[in-house]
Amino acid sequence: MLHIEFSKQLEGARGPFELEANLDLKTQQISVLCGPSGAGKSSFLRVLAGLELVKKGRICFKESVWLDTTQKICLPPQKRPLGFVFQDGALFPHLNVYDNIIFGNPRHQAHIEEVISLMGLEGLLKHPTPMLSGGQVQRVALARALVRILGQPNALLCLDEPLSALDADARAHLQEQLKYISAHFKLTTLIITHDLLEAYKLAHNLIWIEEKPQKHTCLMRDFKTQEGLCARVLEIKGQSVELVLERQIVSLPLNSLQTPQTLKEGDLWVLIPQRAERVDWHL
Ligand SMILES: Nc1ncnc2c1ncn2[C@@H]1O[C@H](COP(=O)(O)OP(=O)(O)OP(=O)(O)O)[C@@H](O)[C@H]1O
Repeated sequence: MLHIEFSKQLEGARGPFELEANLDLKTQQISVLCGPSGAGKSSFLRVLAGLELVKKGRICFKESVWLDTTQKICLPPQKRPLGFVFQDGALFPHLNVYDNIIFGNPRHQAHIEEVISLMGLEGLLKHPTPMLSGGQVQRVALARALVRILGQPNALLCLDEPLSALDADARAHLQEQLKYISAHFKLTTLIITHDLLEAYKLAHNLIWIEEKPQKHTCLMRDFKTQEGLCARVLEIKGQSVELVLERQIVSLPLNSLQTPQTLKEGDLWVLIPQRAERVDWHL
């Protein structure tokens, strides 16, 4: 179990607020962190990584205590077994791909070749990083994070919108790779995304940050209670509705959906054979 409990004062666009979390996440699963812009998603990951300090909190990965303010325990970032991928990759521009991957990780030589091969980076190792495409940058950043944590017990992989700058094909490809890598290396993975379809495809758990005027609370949401496919409403045309389903656009008669009167463009639905139900993401 990964226990995350903290309270952190942040300065929001509409004034100060408290970001609060009290969650127990199963290990070796993917959890997705969603919420409105400015809700505190990146801050949540930064607190986990030890990049933001809190006055009150306790973070434990199984028996290992990373933070306990009552006992004055606070492991510095480099002591936490955690790999972090930033939104823009944050590669070192003066180092080539290989040197970026091994940066700060000379101990884990045994894992380096496996990660390079898994991420398909063999042909790029000598390339300067400013020459890379967006997808390649994210694969190098992911490889660097993986090399840092593989071989360490109770390791966490944190990804701050790793796919947001990619086109649909690169995004779909990297989503599959993330799923494979998390399962293959038995990682506990936390991913920020604004894309609920992506969340549905990737995650076992959804953490939603609920905004109230002076308090933002991280809540677990169960979004896989029903077997089905997730689709977004693209356009309502007369008696039919166009939905984006996976990477296809499908058209359905309106009367095949339950409660079609509440249908809005941009809504997310779970399509179950013979019927469809709207998912209320903003409870
Ligand atoms: N160290 C800090 N101290 C005080 N306020 C902060 C700190 N870091 C970030 N903030 C503020 O906290 C709020 C939440 O920021 P954060 O980046 O965590 O949100 P987010 O949900 O990731 O946003 P987005 O989806 O737009 O990336 C913002 O208003 C930000 O300016």
